[in-house]
Amino acid sequence: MSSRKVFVIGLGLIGGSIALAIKKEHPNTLVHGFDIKDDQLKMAKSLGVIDELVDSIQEGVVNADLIILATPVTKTEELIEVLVGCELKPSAIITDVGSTKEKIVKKAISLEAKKVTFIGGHPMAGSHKTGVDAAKAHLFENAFYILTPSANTNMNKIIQLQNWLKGTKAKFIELSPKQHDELAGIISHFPHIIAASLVHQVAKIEKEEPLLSNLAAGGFRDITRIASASPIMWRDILIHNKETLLKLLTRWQEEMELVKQLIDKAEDQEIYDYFQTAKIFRDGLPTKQKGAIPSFYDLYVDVPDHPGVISDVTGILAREEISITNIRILETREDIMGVLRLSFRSDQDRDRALACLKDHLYEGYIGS
Ligand SMILES: NC(=O)c1ccc[n+]([C@@H]2O[C@H](COP(=O)([O-])OP(=O)(O)OC[C@H]3O[C@@H](n4cnc5c(N)ncnc54)[C@H](O)[C@@H]3O)[C@@H](O)[C@H]2O)c1
Ligand SMILES: O=C(O)C(=O)C[C@]1(C(=O)O)C=C[C@@H](O)C=C1
Repeated sequence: MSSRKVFVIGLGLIGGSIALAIKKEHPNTLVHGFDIKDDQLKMAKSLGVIDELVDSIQEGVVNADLIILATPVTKTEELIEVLVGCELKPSAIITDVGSTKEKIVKKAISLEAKKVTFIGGHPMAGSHKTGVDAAKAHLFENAFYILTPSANTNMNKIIQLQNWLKGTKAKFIELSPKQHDELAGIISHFPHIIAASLVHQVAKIEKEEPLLSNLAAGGFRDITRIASASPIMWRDILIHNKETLLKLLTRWQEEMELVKQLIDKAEDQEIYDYFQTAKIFRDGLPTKQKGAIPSFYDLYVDVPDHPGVISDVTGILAREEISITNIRILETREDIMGVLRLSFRSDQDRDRALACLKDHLYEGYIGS
């Protein structure tokens, strides 16, 4: 029996991660890839993310059972038009990974005449990083993976697509494209605008206060991490989800007006309540699943302020073969205990790290 073939268009963070997850779950499948950036394409091949690189979309689609569009969303629309002009296997499934769905699904109606199946998709996890070198097979583990089939989509095709994507270990849910764009607008797209706007505010004020960015500590860095994401990707998302985002901006302006009044009145109970209500909601978000708010499985460890302490902690964990995905020093003032924030891939790794650091007399605690 000949191997089945998957064709991935756009070999960046998401296309690369999906390709790796498919290769893991379906090792006999041949994964072909195409990217307009030659360096990404070649890197994808040398990292083993794809089996074969092709020079064109027309070449890649030949005999493909599954075609995955993993490009910025306005490019995905254009590529659907290109696919309309290609010879496709009639049983082929085409899907995308774009952060918006309405415009893409609408454009994909043009594929109907070709008797292929298009099912819109959006894995709800990612990173501010771009490029195939950041791709990971486990990027979507426990994340929600939204599919937006239409009422006419054959159920078997939805099951087949979920089976292709099984290696992502994501949880599939179905939404309409409209509902998807409204919800993703609230918990993903709009926060990216706020993060970028906070950075702009600091950048503008810094012109008069050059010390400012040196003072930018944990809080500012945490809330603006996502401002380091791809401007191409976010430009496209804002263009696609314009109506939702304009409505959210109006609501946000009303919210800021409320905050302005709270501060102006200096009513201590009301200000306390504002933060307390937000804290309760934020602390109650599910932490054991990945989603629009990723869980990092963080462990905080008190460490004395002396040289060699970080290598001691990392050495203990290395000997136990516990991998750290991130490490950050949160306090480094002279004469006081510092705090290390260690991030792990899973809660099991974090709990093992806590136990073995305790054996070495380090005090650790799990953040809320
Ligand atoms: N980054 C995230 O957190 C995240 C999460 C879920 C979904 N998405 C969606 O996934 C898609 C890809 O994002 P990413 O984070 O992988 O970005 P990325 O920049 O890492 O990768 C995109 C790739 O597409 C390629 N590309 C652009 N135009 C192309 C074209 N016409 N033909 C072939 N290749 C082309 C680029 O060269 C690049 O390598 C976007 O639609 C984004 O909205 C992103
Ligand atoms: O973790 C991040 O850096 C992300 O921004 C990932 C994130 C999000 O949560 O908003 C970004 C866009 C996607 O469409 C899905 C996930």
